[in-house]
Amino acid sequence: MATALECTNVSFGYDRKHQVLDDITFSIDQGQIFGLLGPNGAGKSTLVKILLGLNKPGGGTVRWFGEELTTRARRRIGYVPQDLALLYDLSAEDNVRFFGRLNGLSSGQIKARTRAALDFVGLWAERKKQPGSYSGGMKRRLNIACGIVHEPDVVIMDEPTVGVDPQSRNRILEAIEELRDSGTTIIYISHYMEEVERLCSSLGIIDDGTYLCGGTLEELLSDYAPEAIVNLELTQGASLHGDDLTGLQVLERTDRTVSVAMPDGHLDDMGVLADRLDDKVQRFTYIPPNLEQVFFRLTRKALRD
Ligand SMILES: Nc1ncnc2c1ncn2[C@@H]1O[C@H](COP(=O)(O)OP(=O)(O)OP(=O)(O)O)[C@@H](O)[C@H]1O
Repeated sequence: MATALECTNVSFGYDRKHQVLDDITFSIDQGQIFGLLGPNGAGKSTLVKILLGLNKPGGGTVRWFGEELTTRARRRIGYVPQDLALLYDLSAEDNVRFFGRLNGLSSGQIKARTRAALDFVGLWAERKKQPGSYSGGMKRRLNIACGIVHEPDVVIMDEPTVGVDPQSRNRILEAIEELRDSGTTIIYISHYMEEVERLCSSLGIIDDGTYLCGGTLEELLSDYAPEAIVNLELTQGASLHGDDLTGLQVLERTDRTVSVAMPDGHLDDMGVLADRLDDKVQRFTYIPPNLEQVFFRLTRKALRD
């Protein structure tokens, strides 16, 4: 499969003292949805600015479709920012036209492309309204229309479903799948595990400016979350003794908590464990082998905080 993006040994600091990105290397195949995950402050937005050519990396290279980031290459990229980039004095239609012109569409192309983009997000009938009169979900959809009006080969979407109701969220996710089906490559940044699991065929996780790992969801699950975990939170003043944990694979232990592995098919063991430790444990938490657990094991942080 042809490569859309090659990001090689990219580093960056806003000042000399603090390195925000450290030697980031990954690549993305064309036509897939790649999920970029990381806790708050990990460096995702900074990396996106570099991928868009808005920040110059201190070291390393970014190549889109095998080329350096020239103006021509940049016009193959669409960007849907997390903070809505809309002009509230203009109608929805004029917003889309504006971004189309900004991204190099000619006056001959603009009419049809604007119509196509507004149709795509289901806002053509509402095109004469200003975005201030739109619901949160409609604003998000207009933001997407502005980012894709020039029919880019790749679209970077930063949290495109934040703050929208479930129905609008589903419409947005369906639109993203439709874009992917038409051959567009998508870089998808989100803190919503279920969205990433639904959409993304491969993922990269960054924390503290470092690219921790990447791969398909199946690869990450088998490498970093091969089994469920049960977290035991001890009752105040209680302590566990040797026999209490017999037969269990302890993953991590502190004064007040113990994490044990719960391999596939051993869910019944949870009941046995609960009976055995009933007076010593105030809370049992079951964490299935999912992306949330991969993320937690790698970063020690929750995906959404
Ligand atoms: N303009 C800036 N000047 C100085 N430091 C910055 C600037 N923008 C971001 N940073 C710092 O760079 C680090 C990475 O921030 P960045 O916004 O890239 O993270 P993020 O992963 O996008 O976080 P979030 O999920 O909260 O959006 C943080 O420590 C942040 O404080």
